[in-house]
Amino acid sequence: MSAKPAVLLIGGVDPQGCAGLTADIQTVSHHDCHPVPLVTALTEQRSDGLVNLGALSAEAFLTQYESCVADFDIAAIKIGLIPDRHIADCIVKIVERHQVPVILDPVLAASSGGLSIEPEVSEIIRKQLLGKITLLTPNLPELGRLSAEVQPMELAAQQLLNEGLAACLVKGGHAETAFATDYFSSAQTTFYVYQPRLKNQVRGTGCVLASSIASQLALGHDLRDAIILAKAYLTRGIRDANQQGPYHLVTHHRHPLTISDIPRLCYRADLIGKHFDFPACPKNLGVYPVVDSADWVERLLTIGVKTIQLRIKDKATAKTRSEIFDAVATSQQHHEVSFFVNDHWQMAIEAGAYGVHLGQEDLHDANLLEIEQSGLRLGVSTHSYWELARALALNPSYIALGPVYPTTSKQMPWAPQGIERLQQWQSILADQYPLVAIGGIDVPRARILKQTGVNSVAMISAITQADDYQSVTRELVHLWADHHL
Ligand SMILES: Cc1ncc(COP(=O)(O)OP(=O)(O)O)c(N)n1
Ligand SMILES: Cc1nc(C(=O)O)sc1CCOP(=O)(O)O
Ligand SMILES: [Mg+2]
Repeated sequence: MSAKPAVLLIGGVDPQGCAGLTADIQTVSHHDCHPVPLVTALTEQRSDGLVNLGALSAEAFLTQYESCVADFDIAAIKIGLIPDRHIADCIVKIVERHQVPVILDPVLAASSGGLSIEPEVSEIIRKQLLGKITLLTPNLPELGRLSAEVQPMELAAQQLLNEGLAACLVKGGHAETAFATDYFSSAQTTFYVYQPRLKNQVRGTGCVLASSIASQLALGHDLRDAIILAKAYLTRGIRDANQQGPYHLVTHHRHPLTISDIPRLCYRADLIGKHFDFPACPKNLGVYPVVDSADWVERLLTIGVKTIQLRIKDKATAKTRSEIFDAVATSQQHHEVSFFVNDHWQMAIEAGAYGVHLGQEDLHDANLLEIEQSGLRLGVSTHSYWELARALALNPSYIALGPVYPTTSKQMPWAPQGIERLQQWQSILADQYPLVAIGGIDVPRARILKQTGVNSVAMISAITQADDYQSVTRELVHLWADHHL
C-alpha cells in the first residue's frame, strides 16, 4: 500500500474535542491522508464562550514544527487559528519553506463570537501570508476584517486578489436565500456553489471544509474539484450530524458521493437556486454518433441509428444554418429519432431540433432560459466534479462524461477518465439522468462499456473514419439494440 499523503494541520486545540485540530485530524484521516498536527494554541473554551486563546510561544511552536516535518514530506498545509503576531510570523516562515498547496481558514471572527484576535494578526495575514497561499476560506465577517469592510463580498474578494491572493472561497454568502451559498473567486474564474440550507447549527464546519479541501489537494485533485468534493463531504457530515453534549458535530464518513451531496455551481448570482426544467429524453440513448454534416445524419439514420448529433465546427454561418435545417428535416422523416445540435443553440431552436448539446464553455454564452422555454432537450458535457456540479444545476436531459478513452478527434486538457470514473458517474446519477460516454469509443470498447450499464456511447471516428461505416454502425446498433427502450 502506498504511503498516505501527509497534511500539516496548523491550528488550535479545542479542549472539548469539537472544533480546531480535533476536527481537522478527523477530517484528514477520513480522506485517507495522514494528519500532522502543529499546535498554535491550547485554547480554553466551553459552550458559553472562549476565555483564553492560550497561544504557544514562538520558540515552542517552531521546535514542535521541526518534529512535525522531520520524518514526513508534507503534501498540503491547512492553517486555522493564529492566536498572535508571533505565531503569525512563524507561520509565514513555515509556508515559505513548503512548495505545496496551502489553505488558510482565518479564525478572526468565530460565528459564536467571544473571540478577539489582535489586529496585528490580520495585518500579517494580509501583508505577508495572502500572497503565499493557495486558497483563503473566510466567512463574511472575516472577509470584512481582511478587506477593510469592502462591500459586496464579490468586490471584497476581488480586492484581496488584487493584493496578491490566488483564490478565495467566501463561506455563507447570500445568507438571506434559502440556499447556503459560497462564492469562489480567482484570477481565472468566479462562481457560486450552493445547496439547500440545512437547519442544523453544527460546530467546526469551517475546520472540516478547509481540512477536506487540503486533503483533496494533497490527493492530487485540482482546486475546483477539491472544493466541490469538500462541500459534498461537509454536506453529508452536517446532514448526519451527531449530538455530543450541547453541540451538533459533523459526522465523518467514507460513503460514496451521492447526487444530493454535490453542491450546484453557477456563474451568476441571479441563477442561484434557479430550477431548470429541460424535457426528458429516452433514458437509454444507445449508440450516439457525432457527425459533421447533414449527409452523415441521413446515412446513419437510414441504417437505424436513433440518437445523433450534428457537430459543425469551422463552417460559414450560412452553411452551418442550412446543414442544421437539412438535418432537422431528415431527422423528422425518421421514427423516434433524438437529434441534437452541438453548440449552435439558436439555430437549433429556429430549426426545431430535438435538442442541443453544450459544453461548459458553450454554457457561458448560451441563453439557458431561452433554450428551456423553447422546449429543446439539453445535453451537457462534463469532465470533472466541478463541471458535474455545473451540469446538475441545470437539471439537463442527459449528462455526458468524457473522454473515457484517449481520443484523436479533439484536443482537450483532460486525461482519459477510465471506466472506474464512468462507473462513479453512473452511481452518482443513478436513475436521475441518462449518462452518455464519449471519447475513443470503438466497437470493442462499446462492448466493454455496455457491461457497465452506461446508457449511451457517443463516437466520432469509429464511424466516420471507418473503412466500412455501414457495417461498423450496424454492429454498434445491434450490440446496443436491447438498450434502446
Ligand atoms: C455526447 C457528447 N458529449 C460531449 C461532447 C463534447 O461537447 P463540447 O464539450 O461542447 O465540445 P465540442 O463538441 O463542442 O467540441 C459532445 N459534442 N457530445
Ligand atoms: C467531441 C468530443 N468531446 C469529448 C469530451 O470528452 O467531451 S471527446 C470528443 C471526441 C470524440 O471523438 P472520438 O469518438 O473520435 O474519440
Ligand atoms: Mg461545444
